[in-house]
Amino acid sequence: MNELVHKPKTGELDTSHGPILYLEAVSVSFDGFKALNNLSMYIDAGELRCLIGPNGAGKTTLMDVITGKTRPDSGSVFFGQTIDLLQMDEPAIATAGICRKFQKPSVFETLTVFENLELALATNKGVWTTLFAKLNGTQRDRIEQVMETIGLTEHRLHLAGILSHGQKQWLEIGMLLMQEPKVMLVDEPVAGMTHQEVERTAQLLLSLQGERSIIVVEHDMEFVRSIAQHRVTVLHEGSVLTEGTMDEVQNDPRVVQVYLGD
Ligand SMILES: Nc1ncnc2c1ncn2[C@@H]1O[C@H](COP(=O)(O)OP(=O)(O)OP(=O)(O)O)[C@@H](O)[C@H]1O
Repeated sequence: MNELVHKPKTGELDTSHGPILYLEAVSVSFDGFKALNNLSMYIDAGELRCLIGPNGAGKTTLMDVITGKTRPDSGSVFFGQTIDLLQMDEPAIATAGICRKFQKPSVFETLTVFENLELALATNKGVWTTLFAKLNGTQRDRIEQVMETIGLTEHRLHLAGILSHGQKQWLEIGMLLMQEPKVMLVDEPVAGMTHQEVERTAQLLLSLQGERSIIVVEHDMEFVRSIAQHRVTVLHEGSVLTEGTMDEVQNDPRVVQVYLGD
């Protein structure tokens, strides 16, 4: 897209024009190497977007820019119409409602499923204070609802350490959901999962779209096909190579070329 459509002004999260994330002309260099090169991309409110691209295409750097871990050299990054993410640090961006799930699960293995979700309640109290504090009805309902969503209700009293790899990943997604994010960035969620777990993860992510936006970075094309109902973005050499439905991008000769050249 050549014409930049975003007209920023300061204020609350405003998605009235459709997008919840605006990345415009973003460039990031590492020692002169452009990891992101004049990249523009828009994510709609409620959209589930898959981000694919060969190794080194810039997918991780893009996630790092959105979450405030990496500062671009140039460009703009807005959350809704008005919130300038480049003026915010990582904790402020997380508090504003953009959260990230890294590839490896990082649950508390010696705590139960329920306790892990309890800890993830937005709180700045310490671990023990949180666990011993009495939950109110709303918080309890929220935990129950999230356990149901991630399919771990019957494992509520099991220690996270004994869960399967897939269940740990779902629990961590549940921990993010406890914070009621507006945007979730999910990095290679199905790596190392069984076929059944991959299918369950697809259903889970599909069930989460709408209420929130989700960006999934994934190399497993079968999985991407199973969740890509709208647009897939293909990154290559730090820029958007193309966007479209899974069929459109898979039949694009430029996409075939960059993957074959990988
Ligand atoms: N901190 C850094 N210092 C130097 N170069 C970096 C740094 N981070 C990333 N790069 C380089 O920037 C390019 C883009 O990397 P990035 O990790 O964003 O790609 P990716 O699409 O996530 O790749 P993969 O699919 O392999 O994870 C790569 O060439 C990488 O080597």
